[in-house]
Amino acid sequence: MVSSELLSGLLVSNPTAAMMSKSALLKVILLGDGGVGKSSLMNRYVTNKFDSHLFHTIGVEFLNRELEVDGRRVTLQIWDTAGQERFRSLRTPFYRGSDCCLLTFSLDDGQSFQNLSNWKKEFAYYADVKDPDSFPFVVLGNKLDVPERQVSGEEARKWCRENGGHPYFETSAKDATNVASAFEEAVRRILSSEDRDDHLIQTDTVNLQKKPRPEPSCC
Ligand SMILES: Nc1nc2c(ncn2[C@@H]2O[C@H](COP(=O)(O)OP(=O)(O)OP(=O)(O)O)[C@@H](O)[C@H]2O)c(=O)[nH]1
Ligand SMILES: [Mg+2]
Repeated sequence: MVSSELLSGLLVSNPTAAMMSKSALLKVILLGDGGVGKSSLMNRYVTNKFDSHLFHTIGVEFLNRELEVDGRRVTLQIWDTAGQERFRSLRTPFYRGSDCCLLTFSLDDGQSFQNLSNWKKEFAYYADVKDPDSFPFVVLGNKLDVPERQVSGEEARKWCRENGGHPYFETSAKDATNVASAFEEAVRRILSSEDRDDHLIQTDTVNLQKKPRPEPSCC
């Protein structure tokens, strides 16, 4: 009798017998003013942790998370950028190749909301996006848990409507409100846009249930 370990070893060493599955690698980038909570949103989504004394980001960082949306398994590569103006030249080279841009502001900071248009322009310029209004942007109003609100939901939705019909989420990285929904919507937006095949990569997943086709026996 063949042990399952041996069978697994045989299948792995014989990739033609194993069925390789495909997973989409999607690059999502978080942009917005310094302090609005971009790093906190990424950390909440990927590690389910929140730090109330997080340092400003310098340059860019990224984390991956696998998820399934509407039956499609994808690997989300989340790029977190430094929002402070002095780090502009460190972040902009990383915009190219993004599949979705999460424009983030803080609900308790009206200026960060006013700056959304600048972030959108900066992204479109450095990512070389020809038609920004048809690119998948998602807008996040973060720090929903803070009572001193400076931006109303109505105002934010109006901006989204008038600037390309972007989806809008009010989130709290602190108490995890709507964070997963926002990232899932980003994936939906990307998958519904056309021409996704260029983002398919081979993963190492091997389906051990599928039996290898028997070699034709020689007489
Ligand atoms: N109350 C509350 N505080 C938050 C929330 N998200 C982030 N913060 C806090 O706001 C501060 C700034 O958060 P960061 O995640 O570092 O902000 P950032 O957008 O990454 O800032 P830069 O890296 O400078 O661009 C930190 O002290 C966080 O703990 C939230 O949803 N609610
Ligand atoms: Mg940060």
